[in-house]
Amino acid sequence: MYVVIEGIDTAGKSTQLDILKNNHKEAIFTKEPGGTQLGLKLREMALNGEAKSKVAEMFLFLADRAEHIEEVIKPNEKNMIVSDRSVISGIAYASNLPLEIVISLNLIATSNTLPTHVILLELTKEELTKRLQGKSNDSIESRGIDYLINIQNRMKETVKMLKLNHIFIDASLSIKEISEKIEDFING
Ligand SMILES: Nc1ncnc2c1ncn2[C@@H]1O[C@H](COP(=O)(O)OP(=O)(O)OP(=O)(O)O)[C@@H](O)[C@H]1O
Ligand SMILES: Cc1cn([C@H]2C[C@H](O)[C@@H](COP(=O)(O)O)O2)c(=O)[nH]c1=O
Repeated sequence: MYVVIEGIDTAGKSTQLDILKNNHKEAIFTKEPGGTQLGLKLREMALNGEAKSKVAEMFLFLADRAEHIEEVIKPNEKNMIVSDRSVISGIAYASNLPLEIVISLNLIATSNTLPTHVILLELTKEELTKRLQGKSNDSIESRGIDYLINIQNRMKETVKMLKLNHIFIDASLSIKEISEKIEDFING
């Protein structure tokens, strides 16, 4: 089982991952970007805003993803894997290119290994505004509210285009309500 928690910045992924870690001691927890040794270096390069070209930035994330699939996902396919972000973020955040092209590049990076369970935490514009004000923003978060809402729409579109087994959850529900929905989905 390859479960991924998706959502734009501040959607509540880390909060739910902490609960899952407590409830699923047997699972392997991982993340993109930065789930491997090489990925840690790529994450730093991708998030420090050094890449002036959006295409260069996307290839950093794609390199991270290819390494993560080979080193973490494929060797553990028989285990329960839970990942903070995935190919869905990869496709959605590369918003300067059409979805079809980015999907093709990502299917090369993943060698067609896709999540079996997608949990997408969905924020309203109002809630996103509130949550971003409560933290210091990295180079991607600094692109603003409308940018992130557009990414969230692309995430939903990507999940549907790839026909992935999914649940979209209102991220404004209480932490407990969300975690119960996640458990039901995983166990269902
Ligand atoms: N259901 C919820 N209701 C209200 N606030 C929440 C909820 N879930 C998380 N939060 C709060 O929202 C903020 C962002 O949560 P969290 O760090 O879990 O998000 P994230 O998706 O991991 O963010 P990022 O992608 O930026 O790392 C935190 O202050 C957290 O306490
Ligand atoms: C996988 C992936 C991520 N991003 C963006 C999304 C976030 O702004 C950061 C990752 O930060 P987090 O604290 O680990 O959530 O990177 C992206 O632009 N492209 C991608 O493929």
